[in-house]
Amino acid sequence: MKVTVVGAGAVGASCAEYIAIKNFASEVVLLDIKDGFAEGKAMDLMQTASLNGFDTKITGITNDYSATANSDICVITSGIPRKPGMTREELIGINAGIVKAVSSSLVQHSPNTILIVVSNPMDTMAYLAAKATGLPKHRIIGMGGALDSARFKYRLAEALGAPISDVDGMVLGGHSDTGMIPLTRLATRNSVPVSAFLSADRLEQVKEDTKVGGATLTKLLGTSAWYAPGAAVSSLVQAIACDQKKLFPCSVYLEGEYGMNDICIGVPVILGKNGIEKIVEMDLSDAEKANMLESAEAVRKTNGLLEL
Ligand SMILES: NC(=O)c1ccc[n+]([C@@H]2O[C@H](COP(=O)([O-])OP(=O)(O)OC[C@H]3O[C@@H](n4cnc5c(N)ncnc54)[C@H](O)[C@@H]3O)[C@@H](O)[C@H]2O)c1
Ligand SMILES: O=C(O)C[C@H](O)C(=O)O
Repeated sequence: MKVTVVGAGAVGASCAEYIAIKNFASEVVLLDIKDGFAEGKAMDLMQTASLNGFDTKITGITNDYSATANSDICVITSGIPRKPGMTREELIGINAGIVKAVSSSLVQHSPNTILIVVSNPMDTMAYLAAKATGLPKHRIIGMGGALDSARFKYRLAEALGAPISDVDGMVLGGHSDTGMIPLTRLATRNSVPVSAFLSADRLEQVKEDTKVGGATLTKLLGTSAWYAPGAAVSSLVQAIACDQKKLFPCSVYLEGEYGMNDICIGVPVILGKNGIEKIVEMDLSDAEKANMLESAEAVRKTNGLLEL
């Protein structure tokens, strides 16, 4: 199993590290445009192999896509992160050009690859990668919902005073400060609805804290987060590489599902060796459906800025 990660920055390196530590891939290629940077990150990570007990071989390369040839899975993390006070959407001017060029180069060298898009604004970048590469829809996956759901579970556990392993919950919709839809109605603590423990006001607070999860970390760190994003990407990569058939919310190209067309947005999917094996259609409440449409409208507005 060969995995390429483009962008050896904070998220790319974290993702490579988690993939290696989980020890399911034979090879990870890190590629970056900055001279020597990916090589340095790969060497540093390889020097943790005997300490962390993994056999995955990590190599680094400066902008030479021949080294990525025949990758089973490619992850795109290249592009700029936001600074405090910015939205993810403001990154489109620089990141669209990067994602378009990178996705085309990757697919040129690995025509059968499954592409995971991480760069922001992620739903629009996944849509752009789908259009730029022409890959079938089951092989283009935007990562956002897996991270947002992890943050939702963190906030739920905090409010409940419960261990995170007790908590289940999911976030649908666009990966943006206003577009995320944490499904509080369906969240549970060991099968008991969380509303049995938390007031409507407290649940509303959990929802709001989840939606601004990325912005909160960006304010604290001065740049956006990387540990949970890297871990989330590695979980998607593992689900595909190990054919786990796990369910994650991912940003995927819709053709009629959830009543939407020609958009990438977060919905539940089953991930296995073929990439997206199924888009799962949930029975949403009227309010959740309205939230999805509103979220999609915002993603479409950002998509409208693309030069396709
Ligand atoms: N989808 C998500 O949930 C999620 C989570 C976290 C971060 N992100 C996004 O991921 C992106 C990366 O974030 P980061 O914190 O790792 O940033 P970073 O600046 O640490 O790393 C980005 C790397 O991309 C490289 N790069 C730039 N242009 C390139 C190109 N054309 N080819 C190859 N490499 C190139 C840079 O040299 C840099 O090393 C940002 O857009 C950020 O917003 C998304
Ligand atoms: O918040 C960001 O800009 C980065 C990422 O999308 C995140 O949610 O951590």
